[in-house]
Amino acid sequence: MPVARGGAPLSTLIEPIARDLERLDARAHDQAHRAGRPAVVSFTVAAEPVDPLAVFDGAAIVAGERALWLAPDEPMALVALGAAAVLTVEEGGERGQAGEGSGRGRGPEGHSGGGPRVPVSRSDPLRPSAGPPVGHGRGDEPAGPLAAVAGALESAWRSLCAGSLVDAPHGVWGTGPVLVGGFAFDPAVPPDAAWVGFPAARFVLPELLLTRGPQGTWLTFNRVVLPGTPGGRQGDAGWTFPEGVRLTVPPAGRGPAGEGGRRWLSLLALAARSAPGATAGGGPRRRAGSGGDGRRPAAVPVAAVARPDRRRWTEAVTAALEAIAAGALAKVVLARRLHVRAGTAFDPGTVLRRLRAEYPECFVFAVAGDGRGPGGRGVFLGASPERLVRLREARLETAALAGSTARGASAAEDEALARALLQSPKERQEHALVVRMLRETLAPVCRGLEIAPEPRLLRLRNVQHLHTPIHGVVDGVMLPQLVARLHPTPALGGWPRERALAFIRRWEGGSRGWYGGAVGWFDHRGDGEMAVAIRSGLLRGAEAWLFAGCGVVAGSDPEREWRETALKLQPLAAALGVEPDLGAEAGAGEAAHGG
Ligand SMILES: C=C(O[C@H]1C=CC=C(C(=O)O)[C@@H]1O)C(=O)O
Repeated sequence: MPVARGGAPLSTLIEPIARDLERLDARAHDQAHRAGRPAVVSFTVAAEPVDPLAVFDGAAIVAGERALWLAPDEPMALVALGAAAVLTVEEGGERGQAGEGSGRGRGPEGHSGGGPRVPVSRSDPLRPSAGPPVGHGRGDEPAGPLAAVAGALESAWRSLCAGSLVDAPHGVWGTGPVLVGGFAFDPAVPPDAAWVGFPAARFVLPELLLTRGPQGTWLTFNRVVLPGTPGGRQGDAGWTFPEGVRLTVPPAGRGPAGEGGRRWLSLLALAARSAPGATAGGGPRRRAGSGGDGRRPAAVPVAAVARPDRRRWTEAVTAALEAIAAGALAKVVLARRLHVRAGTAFDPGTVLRRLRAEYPECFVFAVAGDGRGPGGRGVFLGASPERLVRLREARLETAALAGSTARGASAAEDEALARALLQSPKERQEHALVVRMLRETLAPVCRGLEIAPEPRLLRLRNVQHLHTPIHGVVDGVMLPQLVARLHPTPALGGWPRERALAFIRRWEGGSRGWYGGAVGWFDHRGDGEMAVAIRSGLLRGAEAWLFAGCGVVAGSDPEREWRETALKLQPLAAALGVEPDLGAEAGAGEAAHGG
């Protein structure tokens, strides 16, 4: 495998890269015209190390289109800058119509944002008495809510990559044509105004992708050429795949190639100077307890509104317990959100630095929306401990993560809490349902499925979870197909899946948007990694929406579950520097704010 430690200084790359981009652009134009369909151009070079977070920060000035991915298990970081192209699946069914009526319009770059819609599955309203009793998984659960969306996306990506010119080192994880983005939790639920710009699926092929990993630092330059579109045309150009997936090519992504390359290389050179020798994976790790930027975040006074409020939460958990007692459900994960308004705009870069410093075991991610919506381009970010799926050269990795307790103030208390978690029948059942679903879902497509016989502990700074790693081998499958199969696991939806989703739609009120969906990346071979987008929130200027949920099973108690969600809201609240009373917000003024 190639290793690019200490690759070329960025300043020396600018001219050769600009020349290569122009040469490849010319070839891609030929190819696109001959084939009558879009062509991807992608080439990768080794570069000197640069701090991914400094680059992510700097990108805000150059272009709003940016994303960050910091993986926990190896020093792997991706920063996606600009958009060579964007693949969008707008919502289908009722969600799409609601979107049109909720203020969606022409964005600043003149695109309608509409596009064809992919139908999504939507179940009947929950009827507790309908269907067989739960508890006997038959492995024939209907397709998950992302099946149509992920299927369409994968098929469009395959067809786009079929016309690609790729010059990337073989075997370097996260280089070459890589899409970065995410999926909504449930495309059947109409999105709230806050989620405008975050459709059912949105993935960006960055103009420039920075990859840092054990094999060094790499820069991948991407272009998409459409047949019959000369470079330099004003406004977005588009292409619609037969599956209903929209490909948008912004002017910057297809303009004179040298210009795009120079723009980003200057930014990287600046970032390299501002943070020399920074570690891979998001910059230097600071002492635990610091803000990650060397300071403890100062608490900002905020107006906080919880939704559902405490009374409605208790009603929802009680209804869930009744459905469980009636045999209609075995488990449902209920979530709540906290809407905070600060005096000044939140800075995503600072928040991410803090999350990385405090939660090194987590996937730290940030994905910008499409630029529409209130308060400018939203950024969805978080620090998730939960891998949905990773696929690398046919090897699949996933994990069951469910069952939670707090960390103790002393080592003895911590151990006592951990023991109680491992021995709690309720927590073990909550966890076992996730393991069972993953086994049943993967067994038909996976060889050599290995599932740890007993859960272990995954300890984060503020919370500890039950965790069961799962491995196997799958052939001929791309990552989106696996997302469609696995999402949502009973760690975010429930069991049986369709009934749990119907319960969530009916009781939660409001849309989860991308919370609990899947965020991450995948390449032209279909390899990549997605995290379950929990411990996350949406930032728009001085407003933020924070989300957290918890599994309800027989034996759950509304009050304890409320406190558990408070624990799960805490990491992002602290990183934002806000200190609402997470356990006690009463929801006053909810109607006035619209939460
Ligand atoms: C739904 C969330 O967490 C899930 C993941 C780990 C443990 C969970 C639990 O113990 O309830 C949840 O299933 C969340 O953090 O919003």
